[in-house]
Amino acid sequence: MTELQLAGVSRWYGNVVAVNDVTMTLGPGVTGLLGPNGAGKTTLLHMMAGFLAPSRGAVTLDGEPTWRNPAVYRRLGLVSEREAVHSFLTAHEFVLASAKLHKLPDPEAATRRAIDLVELADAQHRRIGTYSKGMRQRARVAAALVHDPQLLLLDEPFNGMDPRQRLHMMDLLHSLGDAGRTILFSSHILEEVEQVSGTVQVIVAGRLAASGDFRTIRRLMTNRPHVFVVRSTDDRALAVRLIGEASVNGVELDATGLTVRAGDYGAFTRALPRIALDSGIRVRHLLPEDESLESVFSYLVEA
Ligand SMILES: Nc1ncnc2c1ncn2[C@@H]1O[C@H](COP(=O)(O)OP(=O)(O)OP(=O)(O)O)[C@@H](O)[C@H]1O
Repeated sequence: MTELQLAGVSRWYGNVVAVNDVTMTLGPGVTGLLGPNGAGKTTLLHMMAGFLAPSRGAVTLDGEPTWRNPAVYRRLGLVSEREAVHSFLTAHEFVLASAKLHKLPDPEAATRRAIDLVELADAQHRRIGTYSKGMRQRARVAAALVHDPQLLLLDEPFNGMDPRQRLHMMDLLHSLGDAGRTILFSSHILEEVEQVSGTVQVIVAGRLAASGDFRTIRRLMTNRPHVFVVRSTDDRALAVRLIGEASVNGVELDATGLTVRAGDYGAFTRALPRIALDSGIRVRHLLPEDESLESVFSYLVEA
């Protein structure tokens, strides 16, 4: 069984601390690495892949350090975020080049196997320049898989894909994970991680903010207090009614309207129309104030 371990891993660039004291263990199956832009996901993946030295701590694959360790490189594959331009090559040529770089005993057979795995056999002799974004990404996954690694790391593999391509890539990651490989993919989109992976590592500002079962973490995220901005035909009267409501934690009244802090999103959004109707008040404006992904993440960090 392949296990990737990070023990107290940090990485800084001058004064910037990109990754701060991260400890985690990854085993077989698909894990999502979730975090807002700039959280340190790419830095973390590059250290995992042995392309970047940790400033402190150690990354090991089954006990072997990944940094500058060719024996370990043979056991892992990385699909980086930047899309290299190989448009003049066919997928077959591109994957074959990767097989030869790995000095595989039968590069042709390995290429065939990898291309079949990502379901690109029909298009393999067409130039990559003629591919859709999703097909190009699959060609890159095939190149990273050609040496049959147990660990596959993917940096934002769904970026720029349309929903159909996304679904296809998700299926591919699932089947690789089900076959016993250890798959880690990064994303800044909550729903993406939810669809692919039951296990998630959340990274915020270089630190591991949460780790484990997606549903538990999701609950933590959605049960946080929600802030709404409300405007109505009679804000003061509405404020009086709202403060008596169990789902409401606080109400602020100012010249522009009401700011309502609700503990339970669903209960509040159901209660508001009922209260307004009962009191003959018309709600003109209702807007959740604080729903950016960053605010969800920062709540997790503070929690
Ligand atoms: N080579 C570098 N030199 C200086 N600072 C860097 C370097 N690489 C990354 N950083 C900084 O480290 C932090 C983490 O960057 P990183 O690219 O790892 O984050 P990320 O989560 O992958 O974000 P994104 O999805 O936007 O690429 C950022 O503040 C970034 O500016």
